[in-house]
Amino acid sequence: MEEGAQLCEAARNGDTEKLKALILAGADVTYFDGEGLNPLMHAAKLGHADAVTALLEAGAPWNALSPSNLSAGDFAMEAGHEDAYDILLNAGIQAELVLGTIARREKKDGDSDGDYLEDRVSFSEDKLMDSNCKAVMMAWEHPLMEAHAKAVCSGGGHILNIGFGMGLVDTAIQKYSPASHTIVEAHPEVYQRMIRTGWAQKDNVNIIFGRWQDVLPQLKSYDGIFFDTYGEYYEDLREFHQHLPVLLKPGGIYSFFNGLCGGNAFFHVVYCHLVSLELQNLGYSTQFIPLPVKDCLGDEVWEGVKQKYWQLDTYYLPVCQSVDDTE
Ligand SMILES: C[S@@+](CC[C@H](N)C(=O)[O-])C[C@H]1O[C@@H](n2cnc3c(N)ncnc32)[C@H](O)[C@@H]1O
Repeated sequence: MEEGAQLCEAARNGDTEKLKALILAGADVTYFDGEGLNPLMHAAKLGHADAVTALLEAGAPWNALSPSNLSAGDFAMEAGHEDAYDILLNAGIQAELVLGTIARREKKDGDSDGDYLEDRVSFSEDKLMDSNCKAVMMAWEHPLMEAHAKAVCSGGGHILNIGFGMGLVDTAIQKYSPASHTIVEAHPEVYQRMIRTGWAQKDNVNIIFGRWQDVLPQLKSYDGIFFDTYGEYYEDLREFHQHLPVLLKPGGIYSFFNGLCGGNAFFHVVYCHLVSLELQNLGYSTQFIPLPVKDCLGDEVWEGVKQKYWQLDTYYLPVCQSVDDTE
């Protein structure tokens, strides 16, 4: 039997001594067997926590995927193997923290949404699409946007929304008659549509056209903030969070569209932990409210859309508050 296959077998048997000996002899921990599974997945599937640790310590990637797009963490989660799951979760968080630091060092002047903002978009009743047939915003998110609006408007006062899209969250925010409602939107066509549809005429609405990164000096401080952009990455969201101490008033509520890794259940958990850890370092506590979304997401929803950006049954709506307010 070749070394890779022996590793898989030792992982399945939870034979950590054998695993370590094979690794020491140079066996490849990134090996995939004929079913597309690697040793880490085999160990996770059967809940062999020590074997999971030994493989991770030998450099097995926590985030490798099987042909059905499942990671070792997904296998541990599905089978209810808590110890193996916790070890993989921790490995995922640590790895992403380190990778984030490296990415920030390498990319000091990032402009991740440059292309999208220069391209055409198209509107239909149920979606807003970019020029590559990727969905910028879709109507199925309507109940989620209602819930986000409710959360950020719960204290009344002055509300800020970053990213207008189809105006779902802004329409919901208007129902709470906030003292003021500031909307930042960077796409010229989305902005023109806002103007055409009368948003600039609303008494309490203040529209700021531009990228949030560029219009920060025009922003004040708010009682409720919602963030939902497009064509940006986790690093951009993280960057926005660095401004919360200035943008969010004491007692204020912050929320964001939690589409983080919406195609994989385990990666999503890793990123929910990561974002709440990073918010905690800034002095905010995050509560995730589970909302079932399976019923509003039939296959027909994605017809004509290039990428299913959400494939999970539950949406976790983040509600963030300063730790000082929760004590
Ligand atoms: C997902 S949509 C927002 C959907 C919105 N929450 C709703 O309820 O319809 C994202 C919006 O953010 C805008 N956007 C993208 N990058 C931005 C940036 N850097 N600053 C401000 N707006 C941005 C996009 O043009 C798009 O209209």
